[in-house]
Parts: sequence; structure tokens; C-alpha cells
Amino acid sequence: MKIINLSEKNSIINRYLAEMRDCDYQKNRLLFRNNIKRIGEYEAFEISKTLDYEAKDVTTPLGVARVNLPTDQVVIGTIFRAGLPFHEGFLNIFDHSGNAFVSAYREYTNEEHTEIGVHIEYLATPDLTDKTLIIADPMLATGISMEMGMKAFITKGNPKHIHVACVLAAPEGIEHIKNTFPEGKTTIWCASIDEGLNEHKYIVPGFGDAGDLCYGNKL
Ligand SMILES: O=P(O)(O)OC[C@H]1O[C@H](OP(=O)(O)OP(=O)(O)O)[C@H](O)[C@@H]1O
Ligand SMILES: O=c1cc[nH]c(=O)[nH]1
Ligand SMILES: [Mg+2]
Repeated sequence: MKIINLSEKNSIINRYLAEMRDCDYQKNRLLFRNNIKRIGEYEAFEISKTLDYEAKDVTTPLGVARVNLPTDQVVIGTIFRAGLPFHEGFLNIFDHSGNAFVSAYREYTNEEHTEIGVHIEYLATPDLTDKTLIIADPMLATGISMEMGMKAFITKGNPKHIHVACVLAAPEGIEHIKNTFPEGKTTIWCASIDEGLNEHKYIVPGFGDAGDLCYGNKL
């Protein structure tokens, strides 16, 4: 399975990540969401280079221009809540794409808060048959939300290719995707692969809780 870690090469993404990780900077939710959105735009641009293209003629006021245009039918499938600003970034670039949404939230299943279960409650998607599906969620921690989101999406059609797009990935989450997603038609994109998970299944050094940092605490 192809894994693309965008911070392997220096780029302005390093600045966005540094701001998102910084405890003081994090106090401004608008800036946090905006950096998720910008990383979504950047990843979308990189993913666009992997699509199939076909030459088409476009009539300008002065003549005819031959341009290569993508032929893939892209659907951006986003996992609520933290996926929302990420979705906006992808949609800024793939403005002709379809849009799919699934909700997922993690809940501790023991008193020590060391085990999690993931709940899916909402699904809205177009037909995904033969589509290029980008599943956008900024955090790939255990990978369970991504797996359950994908399984909910593919009840509505079998995509041609699945791009797993996140901002931060833990090695455990990447391993989980390798074991649960279709080999040969899945690509993982992230802006950084962090050290691992702490005992509460949070990515370290990470950001903290991305959904809360975007939108505030939930009960
Ligand atoms: O890889 P996992 O261990 O499943 O963790 C990743 C999930 O955790 C976060 O969602 P969370 O459950 O905190 O919901 P939220 O977006 O509403 O905050 C994040 O947005 C992912 O969906
Ligand atoms: O570190 C983590 C792990 C899961 N979800 C988050 O929001 N942050
Ligand atoms: Mg959360």
C-alpha cells in the first residue's frame, strides 16, 4: 500500500503543522480550522496528480485550447466532526466532486480510558460505484474510525480507488489501514507520521483532540 507523508520533504506544511501543535496558537479555533483546511487543499492538489487525464478542446474567445482534464469522478467522503474543515479544503480544489458524510465518535469502553469503541450514526453519500473516493479525517490514531467510515461508505457502491487522507497519522493507524482496506486500490496521505499513541489512544506528540480544537468540548 502506498503511504505518502508530505512532511518528508520540507514545505510550508511544516509551518501549518507547527502552528497546529503549539498550545498557545491552538487557543484560536479559527486558525486551527484554517490550517486543517489549508492542508486539505495541499493534499487535494497532490492527489490530483494521481488521477487519470484526457485531452479536451476548450473554446476561448480567440481560438481553441487543448487541455488535459481529469476523468475521475471524485467523491470527498468526510468523517464528522473534525473532518469538516478538512472537507472544505478538499472541496476548494475538487469543486466538481461529489460529497459524502459519515459521523463517527470514539468512546471509552473501560473505566481506565484505555480502550475505545467507535459509533457511527449518520451516513449520506452519492453512489460510490467506480468513483475515486477520498476519505478525509484529520486524525488517524487507532484507525478504527477510518475503517468504520469506509465500511459505511462502501455499502453505497464499490469505489475505483480509495485515498485515505489525514493530517496526523500514528504508525498503529497506518498498520490498521493496511490490514482492513483493499490492498492495491488504497493510498494513504498524511502531513506527518507521529511517534505513536498514548495509553488513552491519543496521538503523541499530536495536537490533542482535533474535534474539540475545531469546535469546542462536547459532553
Ligand atoms: O483512529 P481513531 O482512533 O478512530 O481516532 C481518530 C478519530 O478521532 C477523532 O474523532 P472523535 O472520535 O474525537 O470525534 P470528533 O471528531 O467529533 O471529535 C478524529 O476526528 C477521528 O475521527
Ligand atoms: O490524538 C487524537 C486521536 C484521536 N482523535 C483526536 O482528535 N486526536
Ligand atoms: Mg474528538
